Amino acid sequence: MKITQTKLSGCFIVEPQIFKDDRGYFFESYNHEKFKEATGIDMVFLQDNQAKSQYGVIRGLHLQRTPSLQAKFLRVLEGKILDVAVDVRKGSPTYGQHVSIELSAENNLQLFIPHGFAHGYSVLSESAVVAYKCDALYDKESEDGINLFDKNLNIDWRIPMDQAILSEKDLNQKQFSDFKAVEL
Ligand SMILES: Cc1cn([C@H]2C[C@H](O)[C@@H](COP(=O)(O)OP(=O)(O)O[C@H]3O[C@@H](C)C(=O)[C@@H](O)[C@H]3O)O2)c(=O)[nH]c1=O
Repeated sequence: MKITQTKLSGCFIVEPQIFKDDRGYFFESYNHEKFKEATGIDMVFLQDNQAKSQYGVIRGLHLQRTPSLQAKFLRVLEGKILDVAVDVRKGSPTYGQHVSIELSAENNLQLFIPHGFAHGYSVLSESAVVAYKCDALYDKESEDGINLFDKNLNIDWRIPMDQAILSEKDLNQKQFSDFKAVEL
């Protein structure tokens, strides 16, 4: 398992070690001790999610606030996505900046997103199945979001506007200028 710090502190790219043989392959998609050793984070995940989407779907930008701050650990089981994490931690020197990375069933890369980040992804393949672990349970009352196309965030989702598919909720997310930074 190779763990690389992104330009945003606490946000890591994880590349599992893949063992290939005549039968196919094997890899550890998560190992608590190795993750802790490499990052210093003693993560306890409480919920696993899975979502399938067709090409052009963009989900986000989502987060949960206190008392249900949510770290996420993502991977793609089928297809390819562009995964995006935006730093919205109050007082962070990289506030408003984002990282975006292609995660796919081919590259098997994973993204760890810590507390205080807004998260979203676009589907670049015909369809994609995304799986992720969370360290807090779903809490509708703590949910917040930011408009995916906010000019100040300047995220390139790599989907033509006329092919983007968003939920009703995400079509109505607030602008970044109206968003309150997250206190950890
Ligand atoms: C996120 C979530 C949703 N739901 C329900 C609520 C709703 O009826 C249905 C679909 O919810 P949403 O439209 O919010 O699903 P979606 O837009 O896929 O939401 C997800 O987006 C990505 C980008 C994230 O980062 C996740 O944390 C999550 O917010 O599933 C749960 O029961 N548990 C959950 O943990």
